[in-house]
Amino acid sequence: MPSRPRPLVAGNWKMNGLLASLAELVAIRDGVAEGRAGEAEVVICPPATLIALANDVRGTVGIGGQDCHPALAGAHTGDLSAEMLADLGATYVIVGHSERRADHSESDTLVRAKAQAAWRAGLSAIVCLGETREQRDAGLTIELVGRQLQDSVPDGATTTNLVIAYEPVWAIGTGLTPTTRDVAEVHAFIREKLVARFGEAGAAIRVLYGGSVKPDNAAELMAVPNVDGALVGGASLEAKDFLAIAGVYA
Ligand SMILES: O=C[C@H](O)COP(=O)(O)O
Repeated sequence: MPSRPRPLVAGNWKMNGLLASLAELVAIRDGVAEGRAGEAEVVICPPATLIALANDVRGTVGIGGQDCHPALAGAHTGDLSAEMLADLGATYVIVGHSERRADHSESDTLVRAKAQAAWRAGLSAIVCLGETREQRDAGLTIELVGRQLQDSVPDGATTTNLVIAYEPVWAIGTGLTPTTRDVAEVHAFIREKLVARFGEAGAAIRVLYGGSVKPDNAAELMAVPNVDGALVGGASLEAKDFLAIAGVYA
């Protein structure tokens, strides 16, 4: 059996962050250098406007994009290719975040193409999955997550090119979280599917939990079996809170 994967704590700044926000990244970098994230790998996904500057000050903190277009280049006004993100120093890119799926009608097929683009550019894809409140209430969570996992993740996943983030849509930015039992159920299901599809790699591909992860609930959530870290939104905007979350692994 492969050893337990190195935990990953990733911050998604979403559409937040001006030049002055780089001070938070510098504080995160310094905290990580002091060992405050322990064994965890730490990544920040700032808005694309800050990636190049973030890369200049990141230290050992990895930098990721929040989305990419499937194509290498071309007439796609406003979009960014995975190669452009890599060119600026990113090593990760989030694809299929529920806000992209909702705001831009992104399908599993498109998310899969974006993950493939990430791999083409040498990036690791953080593929997001998760049910809405209505889907959970209707008992459709496992079915939905299974379909998203099957259809959004390309063949050929490895421990280095793929991270899964389970993010119940209703938990994002709401202060609500599923019970640890519910998190355990979904993560165990994702693990089972990853192993069935990718074999030994599937046992070690990291599966993050995301959705209202805060300093006061991080330890409980990160202790759930098959939870290999967190994808943090709001609480990643302040170094103090983000380091407190990553500090679970110290
Ligand atoms: O990508 C991050 C997630 O959407 C979680 O956001 P949140 O921590 O603000 O709930």
